[in-house]
Amino acid sequence: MPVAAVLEIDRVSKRYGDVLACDHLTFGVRGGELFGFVGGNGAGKTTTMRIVLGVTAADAGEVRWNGVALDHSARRRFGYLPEERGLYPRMKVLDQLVYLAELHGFGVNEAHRNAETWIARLGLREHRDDEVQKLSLGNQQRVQLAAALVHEPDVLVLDEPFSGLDPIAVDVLAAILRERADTGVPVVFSSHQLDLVERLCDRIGIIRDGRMVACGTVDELRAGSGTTLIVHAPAAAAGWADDVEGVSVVESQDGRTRLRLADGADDQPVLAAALATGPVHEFSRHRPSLTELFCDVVGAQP
Ligand SMILES: Nc1ncnc2c1ncn2[C@@H]1O[C@H](COP(=O)(O)OP(=O)(O)OP(=O)(O)O)[C@@H](O)[C@H]1O
Repeated sequence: MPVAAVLEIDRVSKRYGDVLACDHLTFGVRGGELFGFVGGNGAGKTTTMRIVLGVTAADAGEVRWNGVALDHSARRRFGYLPEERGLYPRMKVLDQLVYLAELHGFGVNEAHRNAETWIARLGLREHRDDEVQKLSLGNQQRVQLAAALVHEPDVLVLDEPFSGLDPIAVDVLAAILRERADTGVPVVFSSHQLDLVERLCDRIGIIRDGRMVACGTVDELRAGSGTTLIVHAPAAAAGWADDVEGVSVVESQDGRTRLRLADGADDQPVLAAALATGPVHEFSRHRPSLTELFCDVVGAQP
Protein backbone atom coordinates (compact mmCIF):
# COMPACT_ATOMS: atom_id res chain seq x y z
CA MET A 1 0.00 0.00 0.00
CA PRO A 2 1.43 3.44 -0.91
CA VAL A 3 2.62 5.55 2.01
CA ALA A 4 0.41 8.42 0.85
CA ALA A 5 -2.75 6.30 1.14
CA VAL A 6 -5.55 8.62 2.13
CA LEU A 7 -9.31 8.56 2.19
CA GLU A 8 -10.59 12.03 1.28
CA ILE A 9 -14.10 13.31 1.83
CA ASP A 10 -14.17 16.46 -0.25
CA ARG A 11 -16.98 19.03 0.06
CA VAL A 12 -19.66 16.35 0.32
CA SER A 13 -23.24 17.59 0.64
CA LYS A 14 -26.48 15.69 1.10
CA ARG A 15 -29.95 17.09 1.69
CA TYR A 16 -33.06 15.27 2.93
CA GLY A 17 -35.93 17.71 2.45
CA ASP A 18 -35.27 20.56 4.86
CA VAL A 19 -32.36 18.78 6.54
CA LEU A 20 -28.83 19.33 5.31
CA ALA A 21 -27.32 16.07 6.59
CA CYS A 22 -23.88 16.86 5.09
CA ASP A 23 -22.89 20.41 4.29
CA HIS A 24 -19.70 20.73 2.23
CA LEU A 25 -18.18 18.21 4.61
CA THR A 26 -14.43 17.87 4.15
CA PHE A 27 -11.85 15.74 5.94
CA GLY A 28 -9.20 13.14 5.25
CA VAL A 29 -8.08 9.95 6.95
CA ARG A 30 -4.52 8.88 6.31
CA GLY A 31 -3.30 5.32 6.01
CA GLY A 32 -2.18 4.09 9.41
CA GLU A 33 -4.46 6.48 11.22
CA LEU A 34 -7.30 5.80 13.64
CA PHE A 35 -9.84 8.56 13.09
CA GLY A 36 -12.75 9.11 15.48
CA PHE A 37 -15.82 10.59 13.85
CA VAL A 38 -18.01 12.12 16.54
CA GLY A 39 -21.09 14.32 16.69
CA GLY A 40 -24.46 14.57 18.39
CA ASN A 41 -27.50 12.57 17.33
CA GLY A 42 -28.49 13.49 13.80
CA ALA A 43 -25.21 15.36 13.11
CA GLY A 44 -24.61 13.47 9.86
CA LYS A 45 -22.14 10.68 10.70
CA THR A 46 -24.10 7.75 9.32
CA THR A 47 -25.05 9.70 6.18
CA THR A 48 -21.35 10.47 5.58
CA MET A 49 -20.32 6.86 6.01
CA ARG A 50 -23.08 5.67 3.71
CA ILE A 51 -21.89 8.14 1.09
CA VAL A 52 -18.31 6.88 1.47
CA LEU A 53 -19.52 3.33 0.88
CA GLY A 54 -21.83 4.29 -1.99
CA VAL A 55 -24.96 3.14 -0.13
CA THR A 56 -26.26 6.72 -0.40
CA ALA A 57 -25.44 9.09 -3.25
CA ALA A 58 -24.14 12.56 -2.39
CA ASP A 59 -25.80 15.59 -3.95
CA ALA A 60 -22.39 17.18 -4.42
CA GLY A 61 -18.74 16.58 -3.58
CA GLU A 62 -16.46 13.62 -4.01
CA VAL A 63 -14.90 10.80 -2.03
CA ARG A 64 -11.42 9.70 -3.13
CA TRP A 65 -9.11 6.89 -2.19
CA ASN A 66 -5.46 7.48 -3.04
CA GLY A 67 -6.47 10.47 -5.13
CA VAL A 68 -8.99 8.58 -7.27
CA ALA A 69 -12.77 9.02 -7.04
CA LEU A 70 -14.30 5.89 -5.51
CA ASP A 71 -16.02 3.41 -7.75
CA HIS A 72 -17.58 0.01 -7.12
CA SER A 73 -14.37 -1.96 -7.45
CA ALA A 74 -12.44 0.31 -5.06
CA ARG A 75 -15.27 0.02 -2.54
CA ARG A 76 -15.04 -3.77 -2.69
CA ARG A 77 -11.72 -3.36 -0.88
CA PHE A 78 -13.42 -1.46 1.95
CA GLY A 79 -14.60 -3.01 5.18
CA TYR A 80 -17.86 -1.47 6.35
CA LEU A 81 -19.85 -1.85 9.52
CA PRO A 82 -23.24 -0.35 8.70
CA GLU A 83 -25.52 1.17 11.30
CA GLU A 84 -28.32 -1.14 10.21
CA ARG A 85 -26.64 -4.46 10.83
CA GLY A 86 -26.95 -6.53 7.68
CA LEU A 87 -26.37 -10.20 8.35
CA TYR A 88 -28.31 -13.20 7.13
CA PRO A 89 -30.24 -14.12 10.30
CA ARG A 90 -30.67 -17.83 9.54
CA MET A 91 -27.15 -18.44 8.32
CA LYS A 92 -24.57 -19.96 10.68
CA VAL A 93 -21.73 -17.74 11.82
CA LEU A 94 -18.91 -19.62 10.09
CA ASP A 95 -20.89 -20.16 6.86
CA GLN A 96 -21.78 -16.49 6.75
CA LEU A 97 -18.20 -15.28 7.13
CA VAL A 98 -16.87 -17.79 4.60
CA TYR A 99 -19.59 -16.73 2.16
CA LEU A 100 -18.73 -13.03 2.60
CA ALA A 101 -15.00 -13.65 2.12
CA GLU A 102 -15.76 -15.65 -1.04
CA LEU A 103 -17.97 -12.83 -2.32
CA HIS A 104 -14.92 -10.61 -2.04
CA GLY A 105 -12.91 -12.93 -4.25
CA PHE A 106 -11.19 -15.23 -1.75
CA GLY A 107 -10.81 -18.92 -2.58
CA VAL A 108 -12.60 -21.40 -0.34
CA ASN A 109 -9.54 -22.35 1.73
CA GLU A 110 -8.46 -18.79 2.36
CA ALA A 111 -12.04 -17.76 3.09
CA HIS A 112 -12.25 -20.53 5.72
CA ARG A 113 -8.90 -19.58 7.21
CA ASN A 114 -9.86 -15.91 7.49
CA ALA A 115 -13.30 -16.71 8.89
CA GLU A 116 -11.79 -18.96 11.56
CA THR A 117 -9.18 -16.32 12.41
CA TRP A 118 -11.78 -13.63 13.04
CA ILE A 119 -14.11 -16.00 14.85
CA ALA A 120 -11.25 -16.74 17.25
CA ARG A 121 -10.13 -13.12 17.60
CA LEU A 122 -13.63 -11.93 18.36
CA GLY A 123 -14.35 -14.66 20.89
CA LEU A 124 -16.99 -16.45 18.80
CA ARG A 125 -15.57 -19.98 18.75
CA GLU A 126 -18.43 -21.50 20.72
CA HIS A 127 -20.92 -19.84 18.37
CA ARG A 128 -19.34 -20.66 15.02
CA ASP A 129 -22.11 -23.16 14.18
CA ASP A 130 -24.98 -21.09 15.60
CA GLU A 131 -27.47 -19.19 13.51
CA VAL A 132 -26.85 -15.45 13.79
CA GLN A 133 -30.45 -14.77 14.83
CA LYS A 134 -29.98 -16.94 17.93
CA LEU A 135 -27.03 -14.94 19.24
CA SER A 136 -27.20 -12.16 21.81
CA LEU A 137 -27.03 -8.64 20.39
CA GLY A 138 -23.42 -8.18 21.48
CA ASN A 139 -22.39 -11.43 19.83
CA GLN A 140 -24.27 -10.46 16.66
CA GLN A 141 -22.23 -7.28 16.76
CA ARG A 142 -19.03 -9.33 16.98
CA VAL A 143 -20.10 -11.32 13.91
CA GLN A 144 -20.86 -8.09 12.10
CA LEU A 145 -17.37 -6.86 12.94
CA ALA A 146 -15.87 -10.12 11.70
CA ALA A 147 -17.85 -9.57 8.48
CA ALA A 148 -16.23 -6.15 8.05
CA LEU A 149 -12.74 -7.64 8.56
CA VAL A 150 -12.86 -11.04 6.92
CA HIS A 151 -11.77 -9.88 3.45
CA GLU A 152 -8.68 -8.04 4.73
CA PRO A 153 -9.91 -4.61 3.64
CA ASP A 154 -7.65 -1.71 2.61
CA VAL A 155 -9.91 0.82 4.37
CA LEU A 156 -12.18 0.40 7.41
CA VAL A 157 -15.33 2.49 7.88
CA LEU A 158 -17.22 1.49 11.01
CA ASP A 159 -20.47 3.00 12.23
CA GLU A 160 -20.54 2.70 16.03
CA PRO A 161 -18.46 -0.49 16.18
CA PHE A 162 -18.24 -0.45 19.98
CA SER A 163 -21.95 -0.21 20.68
CA GLY A 164 -23.32 -3.21 22.53
CA LEU A 165 -19.93 -4.77 23.28
CA ASP A 166 -18.93 -5.85 26.77
CA PRO A 167 -15.73 -4.33 28.24
CA ILE A 168 -13.58 -7.29 27.23
CA ALA A 169 -14.81 -7.14 23.65
CA VAL A 170 -14.23 -3.37 23.67
CA ASP A 171 -10.57 -3.99 24.53
CA VAL A 172 -10.27 -6.72 21.91
CA LEU A 173 -11.78 -4.49 19.22
CA ALA A 174 -9.62 -1.52 20.25
CA ALA A 175 -6.52 -3.69 19.81
CA ILE A 176 -7.77 -4.97 16.45
CA LEU A 177 -8.40 -1.46 15.13
CA ARG A 178 -4.94 -0.28 16.24
CA GLU A 179 -3.39 -3.34 14.64
CA ARG A 180 -5.25 -2.74 11.35
CA ALA A 181 -4.14 0.89 11.35
CA ASP A 182 -0.56 -0.20 12.05
CA THR A 183 -0.60 -2.18 8.80
CA GLY A 184 -1.29 1.09 6.93
CA VAL A 185 -5.09 0.89 6.77
CA PRO A 186 -7.04 4.11 7.39
CA VAL A 187 -9.61 3.37 10.07
CA VAL A 188 -12.55 5.71 10.62
CA PHE A 189 -15.22 4.94 13.16
CA SER A 190 -18.08 6.79 14.79
CA SER A 191 -18.84 6.56 18.47
CA HIS A 192 -20.58 8.35 21.30
CA GLN A 193 -18.09 6.86 23.80
CA LEU A 194 -15.82 9.87 23.88
CA ASP A 195 -13.48 8.59 26.58
CA LEU A 196 -12.75 5.62 24.33
CA VAL A 197 -12.32 7.86 21.28
CA GLU A 198 -9.92 10.08 23.23
CA ARG A 199 -7.89 7.09 24.39
CA LEU A 200 -7.77 5.36 21.03
CA CYS A 201 -7.75 7.82 18.17
CA ASP A 202 -4.86 9.60 16.49
CA ARG A 203 -7.20 12.32 15.23
CA ILE A 204 -10.79 13.23 15.81
CA GLY A 205 -13.35 15.06 13.72
CA ILE A 206 -16.34 16.69 15.40
CA ILE A 207 -19.33 17.18 13.12
CA ARG A 208 -22.32 19.40 13.80
CA ASP A 209 -25.25 19.99 11.45
CA GLY A 210 -23.36 18.22 8.67
CA ARG A 211 -20.26 20.40 8.98
CA MET A 212 -16.84 19.60 10.39
CA VAL A 213 -16.49 22.05 13.27
CA ALA A 214 -13.22 20.79 14.77
CA CYS A 215 -10.65 18.32 13.50
CA GLY A 216 -7.24 17.29 14.77
CA THR A 217 -5.44 15.50 17.57
CA VAL A 218 -6.90 15.95 21.04
CA ASP A 219 -4.03 18.35 21.81
CA GLU A 220 -4.85 20.38 18.69
CA LEU A 221 -8.49 20.51 19.71
CA ARG A 222 -7.41 21.63 23.19
CA ALA A 223 -5.19 24.35 21.73
CA GLY A 224 -8.19 25.80 19.92
CA SER A 225 -10.38 25.80 23.00
CA GLY A 226 -8.60 28.46 25.13
CA THR A 227 -7.30 27.84 28.63
CA THR A 228 -9.32 26.74 31.60
CA LEU A 229 -8.13 27.69 35.09
CA ILE A 230 -9.15 25.98 38.31
CA VAL A 231 -8.90 28.12 41.45
CA HIS A 232 -9.65 26.83 44.94
CA ALA A 233 -9.93 29.80 47.26
CA PRO A 234 -12.22 28.70 50.14
CA ALA A 235 -12.78 32.20 51.53
CA ALA A 236 -13.62 33.81 48.18
CA ALA A 237 -17.06 35.40 47.94
CA ALA A 238 -19.20 34.89 44.85
CA GLY A 239 -18.18 37.23 42.04
CA TRP A 240 -14.53 37.53 43.20
CA ALA A 241 -13.25 37.19 39.60
CA ASP A 242 -15.89 39.32 37.89
CA ASP A 243 -13.65 42.37 37.50
CA VAL A 244 -10.52 40.53 36.39
CA GLU A 245 -9.76 41.29 32.77
CA GLY A 246 -9.63 38.45 30.24
CA VAL A 247 -11.46 35.77 32.25
CA SER A 248 -15.00 34.54 32.48
CA VAL A 249 -16.36 32.27 35.17
CA VAL A 250 -17.63 28.92 33.86
CA GLU A 251 -18.78 27.60 37.22
CA SER A 252 -18.21 28.22 40.89
CA GLN A 253 -19.02 26.00 43.86
CA ASP A 254 -17.75 25.67 47.45
CA GLY A 255 -14.83 28.04 46.86
CA ARG A 256 -13.73 26.16 43.74
CA THR A 257 -14.03 28.22 40.57
CA ARG A 258 -13.52 27.17 36.96
CA LEU A 259 -12.61 30.07 34.68
CA ARG A 260 -12.01 30.46 30.97
CA LEU A 261 -8.97 32.54 30.12
CA ALA A 262 -9.18 34.49 26.87
CA ASP A 263 -6.47 33.77 24.27
CA GLY A 264 -3.33 35.72 25.16
CA ALA A 265 -4.67 36.89 28.55
CA ASP A 266 -2.33 36.81 31.58
CA ASP A 267 -3.28 34.41 34.38
CA GLN A 268 -1.32 36.27 37.10
CA PRO A 269 -4.02 38.92 37.75
CA VAL A 270 -6.39 36.00 38.40
CA LEU A 271 -3.99 34.61 40.99
CA ALA A 272 -3.62 38.05 42.56
CA ALA A 273 -7.40 38.46 42.76
CA ALA A 274 -7.74 35.00 44.31
CA LEU A 275 -5.00 35.72 46.90
CA ALA A 276 -6.77 38.97 47.79
CA THR A 277 -9.71 36.87 49.03
CA GLY A 278 -7.58 34.80 51.45
CA PRO A 279 -5.67 31.52 51.13
CA VAL A 280 -5.45 29.81 47.71
CA HIS A 281 -5.28 26.02 47.96
CA GLU A 282 -5.15 25.33 44.24
CA PHE A 283 -4.35 27.34 41.14
CA SER A 284 -3.99 25.17 38.03
CA ARG A 285 -4.54 24.95 34.33
CA HIS A 286 -7.05 22.30 33.40
CA ARG A 287 -6.60 20.02 30.39
CA PRO A 288 -10.12 19.57 29.09
CA SER A 289 -11.23 16.05 28.21
CA LEU A 290 -12.64 15.26 24.77
CA THR A 291 -16.10 15.21 26.35
CA GLU A 292 -15.61 18.78 27.59
CA LEU A 293 -14.21 19.90 24.23
CA PHE A 294 -17.12 18.22 22.47
CA CYS A 295 -19.68 19.97 24.69
CA ASP A 296 -17.95 23.31 24.06
CA VAL A 297 -17.90 22.86 20.30
CA VAL A 298 -21.28 21.20 19.84
CA GLY A 299 -23.05 23.28 22.46
CA ALA A 300 -21.80 26.58 21.01
CA GLN A 301 -24.17 28.69 18.95
CA PRO A 302 -23.59 28.34 15.19
N1 LIG B 1 -33.12 8.46 4.66
C1 LIG B 1 -33.33 9.64 5.29
N2 LIG B 1 -34.43 10.37 5.04
C2 LIG B 1 -34.64 11.56 5.64
N3 LIG B 1 -33.79 12.11 6.54
C3 LIG B 1 -32.67 11.42 6.83
C4 LIG B 1 -32.37 10.16 6.23
N4 LIG B 1 -31.19 9.72 6.73
C5 LIG B 1 -30.77 10.67 7.59
N5 LIG B 1 -31.65 11.67 7.66
C6 LIG B 1 -31.51 12.90 8.49
O1 LIG B 1 -30.20 13.41 8.27
C7 LIG B 1 -29.65 13.90 9.49
C8 LIG B 1 -28.34 13.19 9.77
O2 LIG B 1 -28.64 11.85 10.16
P1 LIG B 1 -27.49 10.78 10.43
O3 LIG B 1 -28.16 9.46 10.63
O4 LIG B 1 -26.46 10.87 9.38
O5 LIG B 1 -26.89 11.32 11.82
P2 LIG B 1 -25.87 10.61 12.85
O6 LIG B 1 -24.82 11.63 13.14
O7 LIG B 1 -25.43 9.30 12.36
O8 LIG B 1 -26.79 10.47 14.14
P3 LIG B 1 -26.83 9.38 15.35
O9 LIG B 1 -25.66 9.68 16.25
O10 LIG B 1 -28.12 9.69 16.02
O11 LIG B 1 -26.77 8.00 14.74
C9 LIG B 1 -30.72 13.68 10.56
O12 LIG B 1 -31.46 14.87 10.71
C10 LIG B 1 -31.59 12.59 9.96
O13 LIG B 1 -32.91 12.68 10.43
